[in-house]
Amino acid sequence: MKALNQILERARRDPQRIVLCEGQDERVLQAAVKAAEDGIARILLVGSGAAMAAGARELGVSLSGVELLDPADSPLTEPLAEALFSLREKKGMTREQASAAVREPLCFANMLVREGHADGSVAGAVNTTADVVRTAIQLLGLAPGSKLVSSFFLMMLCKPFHNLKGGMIFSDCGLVIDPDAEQLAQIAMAAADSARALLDEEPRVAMLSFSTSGSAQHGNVEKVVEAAREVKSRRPGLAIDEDVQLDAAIVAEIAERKLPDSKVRGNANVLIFPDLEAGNIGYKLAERIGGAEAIGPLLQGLAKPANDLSRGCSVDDIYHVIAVTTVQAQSLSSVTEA
Ligand SMILES: CC(C)(COP(=O)(O)OP(=O)(O)OC[C@H]1O[C@@H](n2cnc3c(N)ncnc32)[C@H](O)[C@@H]1OP(=O)(O)O)[C@@H](O)C(=O)NCCC(=O)NCCS
Ligand SMILES: CC(=O)OP(=O)(O)O
Repeated sequence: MKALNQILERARRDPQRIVLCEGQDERVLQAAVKAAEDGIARILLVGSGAAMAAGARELGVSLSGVELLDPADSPLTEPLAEALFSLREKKGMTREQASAAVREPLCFANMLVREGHADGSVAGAVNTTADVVRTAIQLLGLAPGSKLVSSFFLMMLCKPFHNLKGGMIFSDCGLVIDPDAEQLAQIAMAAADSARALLDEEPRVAMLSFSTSGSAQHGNVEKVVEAAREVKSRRPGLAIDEDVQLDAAIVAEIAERKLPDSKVRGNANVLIFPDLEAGNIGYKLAERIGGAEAIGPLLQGLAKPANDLSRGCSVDDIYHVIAVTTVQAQSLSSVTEA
Protein backbone atom coordinates (compact mmCIF):
# COMPACT_ATOMS: atom_id res chain seq x y z
CA MET A 1 0.00 0.00 0.00
CA LYS A 2 3.07 2.27 0.03
CA ALA A 3 2.33 3.92 -3.32
CA LEU A 4 -1.32 4.50 -2.41
CA ASN A 5 -0.49 5.89 1.03
CA GLN A 6 2.02 8.25 -0.58
CA ILE A 7 -0.67 9.53 -2.94
CA LEU A 8 -3.12 10.05 -0.05
CA GLU A 9 -0.45 11.89 1.95
CA ARG A 10 0.44 14.09 -1.02
CA ALA A 11 -3.25 14.90 -1.52
CA ARG A 12 -3.70 15.85 2.16
CA ARG A 13 -0.74 18.24 2.03
CA ASP A 14 -2.45 20.50 -0.55
CA PRO A 15 -6.10 19.52 -1.17
CA GLN A 16 -7.47 20.77 -4.49
CA ARG A 17 -11.02 21.64 -5.56
CA ILE A 18 -12.43 18.47 -7.09
CA VAL A 19 -15.88 18.45 -8.65
CA LEU A 20 -18.15 15.38 -8.72
CA CYS A 21 -21.36 15.44 -10.73
CA GLU A 22 -23.08 12.18 -9.79
CA GLY A 23 -24.27 13.09 -6.30
CA GLN A 24 -27.50 11.15 -6.87
CA ASP A 25 -25.41 7.97 -6.52
CA GLU A 26 -24.92 6.91 -2.92
CA ARG A 27 -21.34 5.65 -3.50
CA VAL A 28 -20.40 9.09 -4.83
CA LEU A 29 -22.04 10.86 -1.89
CA GLN A 30 -20.21 8.65 0.61
CA ALA A 31 -16.87 9.07 -1.14
CA ALA A 32 -17.37 12.85 -1.39
CA VAL A 33 -18.10 13.20 2.32
CA LYS A 34 -15.16 10.94 3.26
CA ALA A 35 -12.77 12.84 0.95
CA ALA A 36 -13.81 16.19 2.43
CA GLU A 37 -13.60 14.88 6.02
CA ASP A 38 -10.16 13.34 5.44
CA GLY A 39 -8.91 16.52 3.75
CA ILE A 40 -7.72 14.91 0.49
CA ALA A 41 -9.80 17.39 -1.55
CA ARG A 42 -12.18 20.31 -1.31
CA ILE A 43 -15.30 18.79 -2.77
CA LEU A 44 -17.85 20.44 -5.05
CA LEU A 45 -20.95 18.32 -5.73
CA VAL A 46 -23.00 19.16 -8.80
CA GLY A 47 -26.60 18.01 -9.24
CA SER A 48 -30.09 18.52 -7.96
CA GLY A 49 -29.71 20.05 -4.50
CA ALA A 50 -32.95 18.45 -3.30
CA ALA A 51 -31.95 14.97 -4.53
CA MET A 52 -28.48 15.19 -2.95
CA ALA A 53 -29.90 16.39 0.36
CA ALA A 54 -32.44 13.54 0.35
CA GLY A 55 -29.68 11.01 -0.48
CA ALA A 56 -27.52 12.31 2.36
CA ARG A 57 -30.43 12.07 4.81
CA GLU A 58 -31.07 8.48 3.77
CA LEU A 59 -27.41 7.59 4.24
CA GLY A 60 -27.19 9.50 7.52
CA VAL A 61 -24.24 11.61 6.34
CA SER A 62 -23.76 15.37 6.58
CA LEU A 63 -23.01 17.45 3.48
CA SER A 64 -21.83 20.41 5.57
CA GLY A 65 -18.19 19.92 4.46
CA VAL A 66 -18.93 19.95 0.73
CA GLU A 67 -20.09 22.70 -1.61
CA LEU A 68 -23.36 21.93 -3.45
CA LEU A 69 -23.98 23.44 -6.88
CA ASP A 70 -27.26 22.95 -8.71
CA PRO A 71 -27.08 24.00 -12.40
CA ALA A 72 -30.81 24.75 -12.22
CA ASP A 73 -30.28 27.75 -9.94
CA SER A 74 -26.53 28.43 -9.76
CA PRO A 75 -25.37 31.99 -10.56
CA LEU A 76 -22.55 30.31 -12.53
CA THR A 77 -24.89 28.60 -15.00
CA GLU A 78 -25.33 31.52 -17.41
CA PRO A 79 -21.63 32.56 -17.50
CA LEU A 80 -20.66 28.92 -18.05
CA ALA A 81 -23.24 28.62 -20.84
CA GLU A 82 -21.74 31.68 -22.52
CA ALA A 83 -18.22 30.25 -22.18
CA LEU A 84 -19.41 26.92 -23.63
CA PHE A 85 -21.02 28.73 -26.54
CA SER A 86 -17.77 30.59 -27.32
CA LEU A 87 -15.84 27.33 -27.13
CA ARG A 88 -18.14 25.22 -29.30
CA GLU A 89 -19.66 27.82 -31.64
CA LYS A 90 -17.19 26.94 -34.38
CA LYS A 91 -18.31 23.30 -34.07
CA GLY A 92 -21.90 24.37 -34.78
CA MET A 93 -23.27 24.74 -31.22
CA THR A 94 -25.97 27.40 -30.86
CA ARG A 95 -26.44 29.63 -27.80
CA GLU A 96 -29.66 27.73 -26.96
CA GLN A 97 -27.86 24.37 -27.19
CA ALA A 98 -25.07 25.66 -24.94
CA SER A 99 -27.60 26.87 -22.40
CA ALA A 100 -29.32 23.46 -22.35
CA ALA A 101 -26.04 21.49 -22.34
CA VAL A 102 -24.55 23.33 -19.38
CA ARG A 103 -27.55 22.32 -17.26
CA GLU A 104 -26.35 18.70 -17.59
CA PRO A 105 -24.21 18.01 -14.50
CA LEU A 106 -21.35 16.37 -16.47
CA CYS A 107 -21.02 19.39 -18.75
CA PHE A 108 -21.46 21.88 -15.88
CA ALA A 109 -18.73 20.12 -13.85
CA ASN A 110 -16.19 20.16 -16.68
CA MET A 111 -16.99 23.78 -17.48
CA LEU A 112 -16.27 24.60 -13.82
CA VAL A 113 -12.81 23.09 -14.33
CA ARG A 114 -12.28 24.82 -17.66
CA GLU A 115 -13.21 28.21 -16.23
CA GLY A 116 -11.05 27.80 -13.12
CA HIS A 117 -13.81 27.32 -10.51
CA ALA A 118 -12.52 23.78 -9.83
CA ASP A 119 -9.14 22.08 -10.29
CA GLY A 120 -10.28 18.67 -11.55
CA SER A 121 -13.32 16.47 -12.10
CA VAL A 122 -14.29 12.87 -11.39
CA ALA A 123 -17.28 11.12 -13.01
CA GLY A 124 -18.21 7.71 -14.39
CA ALA A 125 -19.95 5.92 -11.51
CA VAL A 126 -23.16 6.53 -13.46
CA ASN A 127 -22.11 8.01 -16.83
CA THR A 128 -20.39 5.78 -19.39
CA THR A 129 -16.70 6.15 -20.11
CA ALA A 130 -17.49 7.34 -23.64
CA ASP A 131 -19.62 10.22 -22.29
CA VAL A 132 -17.16 11.16 -19.54
CA VAL A 133 -14.19 11.15 -21.88
CA ARG A 134 -15.87 12.88 -24.83
CA THR A 135 -17.01 15.71 -22.53
CA ALA A 136 -13.54 16.09 -20.99
CA ILE A 137 -11.81 16.11 -24.39
CA GLN A 138 -14.22 18.63 -25.86
CA LEU A 139 -14.31 20.99 -22.86
CA LEU A 140 -10.79 20.77 -21.42
CA GLY A 141 -8.77 20.05 -24.57
CA LEU A 142 -5.30 18.63 -24.98
CA ALA A 143 -2.30 19.42 -22.80
CA PRO A 144 0.46 21.40 -24.53
CA GLY A 145 2.57 18.98 -26.59
CA SER A 146 0.00 16.17 -26.36
CA LYS A 147 -1.62 14.75 -29.51
CA LEU A 148 -3.85 12.13 -27.92
CA VAL A 149 -5.90 11.63 -24.79
CA SER A 150 -5.64 8.10 -23.45
CA SER A 151 -6.24 6.39 -20.14
CA PHE A 152 -4.48 4.26 -17.58
CA PHE A 153 -5.24 2.36 -14.42
CA LEU A 154 -3.13 2.57 -11.31
CA MET A 155 -3.16 -1.10 -10.27
CA MET A 156 -2.34 -1.72 -6.62
CA LEU A 157 -1.06 -5.18 -5.70
CA CYS A 158 -1.03 -5.45 -1.96
CA LYS A 159 -2.71 -8.73 -0.97
CA PRO A 160 -0.56 -11.28 0.92
CA PHE A 161 -0.80 -13.70 -2.05
CA HIS A 162 0.55 -11.19 -4.61
CA ASN A 163 4.06 -12.18 -5.70
CA LEU A 164 4.56 -8.70 -7.10
CA LYS A 165 3.77 -5.96 -4.62
CA GLY A 166 3.22 -2.22 -5.14
CA GLY A 167 1.80 -0.08 -7.88
CA MET A 168 1.72 -0.69 -11.63
CA ILE A 169 0.38 1.31 -14.56
CA PHE A 170 -1.86 -0.48 -17.11
CA SER A 171 -2.62 1.44 -20.33
CA ASP A 172 -4.79 1.92 -22.33
CA CYS A 173 -7.64 -0.01 -20.75
CA GLY A 174 -10.45 2.49 -21.18
CA LEU A 175 -10.29 4.84 -24.12
CA VAL A 176 -8.44 4.43 -27.43
CA ILE A 177 -10.15 1.47 -29.07
CA ASP A 178 -7.81 0.48 -31.89
CA PRO A 179 -4.61 2.55 -31.72
CA ASP A 180 -2.24 2.60 -34.68
CA ALA A 181 1.51 2.39 -34.09
CA GLU A 182 1.91 6.15 -33.63
CA GLN A 183 -0.99 6.29 -31.16
CA LEU A 184 0.37 3.28 -29.29
CA ALA A 185 3.71 5.09 -28.99
CA GLN A 186 1.88 8.15 -27.61
CA ILE A 187 0.07 5.94 -25.08
CA ALA A 188 3.35 4.33 -23.96
CA MET A 189 5.13 7.68 -23.48
CA ALA A 190 2.17 9.18 -21.59
CA ALA A 191 1.94 6.08 -19.38
CA ALA A 192 5.68 6.29 -18.61
CA ASP A 193 5.14 9.91 -17.50
CA SER A 194 2.14 8.85 -15.39
CA ALA A 195 4.29 6.18 -13.70
CA ARG A 196 6.94 8.75 -12.87
CA ALA A 197 4.31 11.14 -11.46
CA LEU A 198 2.31 8.67 -9.40
CA LEU A 199 4.56 5.71 -8.55
CA ASP A 200 7.59 7.81 -7.75
CA GLU A 201 9.66 5.22 -9.65
CA GLU A 202 11.47 5.17 -12.97
CA PRO A 203 9.17 3.59 -15.58
CA ARG A 204 10.00 0.11 -16.92
CA VAL A 205 7.76 -0.35 -19.93
CA ALA A 206 6.53 -3.61 -21.50
CA MET A 207 4.87 -3.35 -24.93
CA LEU A 208 2.60 -6.37 -24.58
CA SER A 209 1.89 -8.80 -27.38
CA PHE A 210 1.34 -12.51 -27.99
CA SER A 211 4.92 -12.55 -29.24
CA THR A 212 8.25 -12.10 -27.43
CA SER A 213 11.04 -10.63 -29.53
CA GLY A 214 9.65 -11.84 -32.84
CA SER A 215 8.57 -15.32 -31.68
CA ALA A 216 5.36 -14.84 -33.72
CA GLN A 217 4.81 -13.00 -37.00
CA HIS A 218 1.65 -11.01 -37.61
CA GLY A 219 0.57 -7.48 -38.47
CA ASN A 220 -0.54 -6.99 -34.86
CA VAL A 221 2.96 -7.80 -33.63
CA GLU A 222 4.52 -5.49 -36.22
CA LYS A 223 2.33 -2.66 -34.91
CA VAL A 224 3.64 -3.15 -31.37
CA VAL A 225 7.27 -3.33 -32.57
CA GLU A 226 6.87 -0.17 -34.65
CA ALA A 227 5.35 1.66 -31.68
CA ALA A 228 8.15 0.51 -29.37
CA ARG A 229 10.83 1.65 -31.84
CA GLU A 230 9.15 5.04 -32.09
CA VAL A 231 9.24 5.37 -28.29
CA LYS A 232 12.89 4.29 -28.18
CA SER A 233 13.87 6.90 -30.74
CA ARG A 234 12.01 9.67 -28.85
CA ARG A 235 12.96 8.54 -25.33
CA PRO A 236 16.37 6.90 -25.71
CA GLY A 237 16.90 6.58 -21.93
CA LEU A 238 13.62 4.77 -21.24
CA ALA A 239 13.73 1.08 -20.21
CA ILE A 240 11.34 -0.58 -22.68
CA ASP A 241 10.84 -4.07 -24.14
CA GLU A 242 9.26 -4.36 -27.55
CA ASP A 243 6.82 -7.17 -28.37
CA VAL A 244 6.91 -9.00 -25.07
CA GLN A 245 4.40 -11.48 -23.63
CA LEU A 246 2.96 -10.79 -20.20
CA ASP A 247 4.90 -13.61 -18.48
CA ALA A 248 8.24 -12.36 -19.80
CA ALA A 249 7.24 -8.82 -18.81
CA ILE A 250 6.65 -9.58 -15.13
CA VAL A 251 8.51 -12.82 -14.26
CA ALA A 252 12.30 -12.48 -14.13
CA GLU A 253 13.08 -16.18 -14.80
CA ILE A 254 10.81 -16.23 -17.85
CA ALA A 255 12.31 -12.99 -19.15
CA GLU A 256 15.77 -14.53 -18.82
CA ARG A 257 14.67 -17.55 -20.87
CA LYS A 258 12.62 -15.77 -23.54
CA LEU A 259 14.33 -12.38 -23.75
CA PRO A 260 17.91 -12.53 -22.44
CA ASP A 261 18.79 -9.01 -23.60
CA SER A 262 15.69 -7.48 -21.99
CA LYS A 263 15.94 -3.92 -20.69
CA VAL A 264 13.12 -4.55 -18.23
CA ARG A 265 14.23 -8.04 -17.06
CA GLY A 266 10.78 -9.26 -16.08
CA ASN A 267 10.30 -6.32 -13.74
CA ALA A 268 7.91 -4.11 -15.71
CA ASN A 269 5.88 -1.50 -13.84
CA VAL A 270 4.14 -0.12 -16.95
CA LEU A 271 2.13 -2.55 -19.10
CA ILE A 272 1.05 -1.23 -22.50
CA PHE A 273 -1.75 -3.25 -24.10
CA PRO A 274 -1.94 -3.46 -27.91
CA ASP A 275 -5.59 -2.37 -28.06
CA LEU A 276 -8.64 -1.70 -25.89
CA GLU A 277 -9.97 -5.26 -26.09
CA ALA A 278 -6.80 -6.61 -24.52
CA GLY A 279 -6.50 -3.68 -22.09
CA ASN A 280 -10.05 -3.60 -20.77
CA ILE A 281 -10.27 -7.37 -20.39
CA GLY A 282 -6.76 -7.50 -18.92
CA TYR A 283 -7.34 -4.97 -16.16
CA LYS A 284 -10.68 -6.52 -15.18
CA LEU A 285 -9.03 -9.98 -14.95
CA ALA A 286 -6.29 -8.57 -12.71
CA GLU A 287 -8.93 -6.83 -10.57
CA ARG A 288 -11.68 -9.45 -10.35
CA ILE A 289 -9.63 -12.67 -10.36
CA GLY A 290 -6.21 -11.36 -9.42
CA GLY A 291 -7.40 -9.26 -6.46
CA ALA A 292 -5.61 -6.09 -7.59
CA GLU A 293 -7.14 -2.75 -6.68
CA ALA A 294 -7.85 -0.86 -9.93
CA ILE A 295 -7.85 2.92 -9.61
CA GLY A 296 -9.21 4.63 -12.73
CA PRO A 297 -9.58 4.93 -15.64
CA LEU A 298 -7.34 7.97 -15.12
CA LEU A 299 -6.90 10.22 -18.13
CA GLN A 300 -3.58 11.38 -19.57
CA GLY A 301 -2.95 14.03 -22.22
CA LEU A 302 -5.68 16.48 -21.10
CA ALA A 303 -5.01 20.17 -20.38
CA LYS A 304 -6.58 19.83 -16.90
CA PRO A 305 -7.35 16.77 -14.75
CA ALA A 306 -10.60 14.90 -15.42
CA ASN A 307 -10.87 11.28 -14.42
CA ASP A 308 -13.29 8.48 -15.07
CA LEU A 309 -14.60 5.58 -12.97
CA SER A 310 -15.92 2.16 -13.82
CA ARG A 311 -19.67 1.96 -13.24
CA GLY A 312 -18.85 -1.05 -11.05
CA CYS A 313 -16.74 1.12 -8.70
CA SER A 314 -16.87 1.05 -4.91
CA VAL A 315 -16.79 3.98 -2.46
CA ASP A 316 -13.07 3.35 -1.93
CA ASP A 317 -12.39 3.36 -5.69
CA ILE A 318 -14.02 6.80 -5.98
CA TYR A 319 -12.14 8.07 -2.92
CA HIS A 320 -8.83 6.94 -4.43
CA VAL A 321 -9.57 8.53 -7.81
CA ILE A 322 -10.36 11.81 -5.99
CA ALA A 323 -6.95 11.62 -4.30
CA VAL A 324 -5.16 10.99 -7.61
CA THR A 325 -7.05 13.89 -9.20
CA THR A 326 -5.85 16.19 -6.41
CA VAL A 327 -2.25 15.06 -6.99
CA GLN A 328 -2.56 15.62 -10.75
CA ALA A 329 -4.01 19.11 -10.09
CA GLN A 330 -1.15 19.91 -7.69
CA SER A 331 1.42 19.05 -10.41
CA LEU A 332 -0.39 21.29 -12.85
CA SER A 333 -0.57 24.21 -10.42
CA SER A 334 3.14 23.87 -9.60
CA VAL A 335 3.93 23.97 -13.35
CA THR A 336 1.70 27.06 -13.75
CA GLU A 337 3.34 28.78 -10.77
CA ALA A 338 6.91 27.99 -11.94
C1 LIG B 1 -13.58 8.39 -26.18
C2 LIG B 1 -14.50 8.17 -27.33
C3 LIG B 1 -15.90 8.30 -26.81
C4 LIG B 1 -14.30 9.23 -28.39
O1 LIG B 1 -14.94 8.80 -29.55
P1 LIG B 1 -16.15 9.55 -30.26
O2 LIG B 1 -17.26 9.87 -29.36
O3 LIG B 1 -16.44 8.75 -31.47
O4 LIG B 1 -15.47 10.83 -30.51
P2 LIG B 1 -15.52 11.62 -31.82
O5 LIG B 1 -14.69 10.91 -32.85
O6 LIG B 1 -16.92 12.00 -32.16
O7 LIG B 1 -14.73 12.86 -31.28
C5 LIG B 1 -15.24 13.71 -30.29
C6 LIG B 1 -14.19 14.75 -30.06
O8 LIG B 1 -13.09 14.21 -29.30
C7 LIG B 1 -11.87 14.23 -30.07
N1 LIG B 1 -11.23 12.96 -29.74
C8 LIG B 1 -11.79 11.73 -29.76
N2 LIG B 1 -10.92 10.82 -29.25
C9 LIG B 1 -9.80 11.52 -28.90
C10 LIG B 1 -8.58 11.16 -28.28
N3 LIG B 1 -8.31 9.90 -27.89
N4 LIG B 1 -7.66 12.11 -28.04
C11 LIG B 1 -7.90 13.40 -28.39
N5 LIG B 1 -9.06 13.81 -28.98
C12 LIG B 1 -10.00 12.88 -29.22
C13 LIG B 1 -12.29 14.39 -31.50
O9 LIG B 1 -11.29 15.06 -32.20
C14 LIG B 1 -13.56 15.25 -31.32
O10 LIG B 1 -13.27 16.59 -31.08
P3 LIG B 1 -14.30 17.75 -31.54
O11 LIG B 1 -15.67 17.40 -31.09
O12 LIG B 1 -13.78 18.96 -30.84
O13 LIG B 1 -14.18 17.76 -33.03
C15 LIG B 1 -14.24 6.80 -28.00
O14 LIG B 1 -12.86 6.69 -28.23
C16 LIG B 1 -14.73 5.65 -27.19
O15 LIG B 1 -15.94 5.36 -27.18
N6 LIG B 1 -13.82 4.92 -26.52
C17 LIG B 1 -14.15 3.75 -25.77
C18 LIG B 1 -14.74 4.09 -24.45
C19 LIG B 1 -15.26 2.85 -23.82
O16 LIG B 1 -16.38 2.44 -24.08
N7 LIG B 1 -14.42 2.22 -22.97
C20 LIG B 1 -14.75 0.97 -22.34
C21 LIG B 1 -15.06 1.11 -20.91
S1 LIG B 1 -13.78 1.90 -20.01
C1 LIG C 1 -13.30 1.26 -17.43
C2 LIG C 1 -14.55 0.49 -17.63
O1 LIG C 1 -14.51 -0.64 -18.08
O2 LIG C 1 -15.67 1.16 -17.30
P1 LIG C 1 -17.14 0.51 -17.23
O3 LIG C 1 -16.99 -0.71 -16.36
O4 LIG C 1 -17.99 1.60 -16.63
O5 LIG C 1 -17.55 0.16 -18.64
